[in-house]
Amino acid sequence: MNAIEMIGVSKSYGQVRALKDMCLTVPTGSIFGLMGPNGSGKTTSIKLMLGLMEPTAGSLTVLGAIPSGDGMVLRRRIGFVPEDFSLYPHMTGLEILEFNARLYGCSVQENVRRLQTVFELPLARKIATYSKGMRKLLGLYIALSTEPELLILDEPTDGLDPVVRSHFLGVLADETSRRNLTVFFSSHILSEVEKICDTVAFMRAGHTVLQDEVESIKAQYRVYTVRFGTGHSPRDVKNITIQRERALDQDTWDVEMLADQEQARTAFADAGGTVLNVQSLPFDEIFMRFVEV
Ligand SMILES: Nc1ncnc2c1ncn2[C@@H]1O[C@H](COP(=O)(O)OP(=O)(O)OP(=O)(O)O)[C@@H](O)[C@H]1O
Repeated sequence: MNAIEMIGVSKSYGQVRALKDMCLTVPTGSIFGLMGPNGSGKTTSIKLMLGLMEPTAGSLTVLGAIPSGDGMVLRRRIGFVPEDFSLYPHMTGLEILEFNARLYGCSVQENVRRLQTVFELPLARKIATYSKGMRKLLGLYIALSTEPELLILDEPTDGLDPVVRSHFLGVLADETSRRNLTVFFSSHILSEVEKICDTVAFMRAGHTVLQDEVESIKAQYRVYTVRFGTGHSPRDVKNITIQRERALDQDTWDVEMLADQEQARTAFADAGGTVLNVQSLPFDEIFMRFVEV
């Protein structure tokens, strides 16, 4: 069973169509990154997954249940770290832990030990004095302390400096590997997605334009420099989608595609082309190719 499945999901806010025929499959046990530019529909997707809103059309299941119908039961199985986490500013870190322990029946002592050693949080201080990074870490810890099956994070490292971001991601990766957990997070920070996710989806204008394993995308996306015979051009390439093409001179093109290299070479040969050079691209540039208009 997949942890999350969206099939043809649409969501409108009045006249604004935030999601349009969105499809997504999050495998159980994966660390999944949903990436897209501002306004592409990441937060809307998360709100639907949490059952905070209903889709206008399409089918959505989370941990095998329908969020808008089974919301209460489902939310106990999900840990959620919102984009903006500012909880009870006048309580100290320790008071929050005691509160959380009573709510979920977990051990305060174990919480204190882990938060001080692993998360490095000053528990005697009021939350109001915590930095953004500290509050995010506390949010992560609280979400994890309910022992969820699925952890959802909305742009978890937005606004954190690179050192704090790296600490946060390290803690997230360690905590994930200690548990049998699916992690789903939205981000527009490419480097972190590349670092910790095994699977990603790229979103543009309310729908997924690509979903695959990070390593597979990096291994398959290539820029081919191809010389075409007289009367031939990239237009003659069949069965493989060309992501971008650029004429270098009258008969030579740079052609970019996500494909098995052998299949690509065969497709070029069948189209009257000879591959002169093959180049890879950094992950952030590949992302741009899919989301830029
Ligand atoms: N409550 C709302 N009312 C009207 N339009 C909305 C509402 N919430 C979101 N939208 C619109 O829906 C679209 C998707 O927004 P959403 O917040 O899901 O995108 P996002 O990818 O999370 O963006 P960001 O990266 O900026 O957080 C945008 O065009 C946004 O303006």
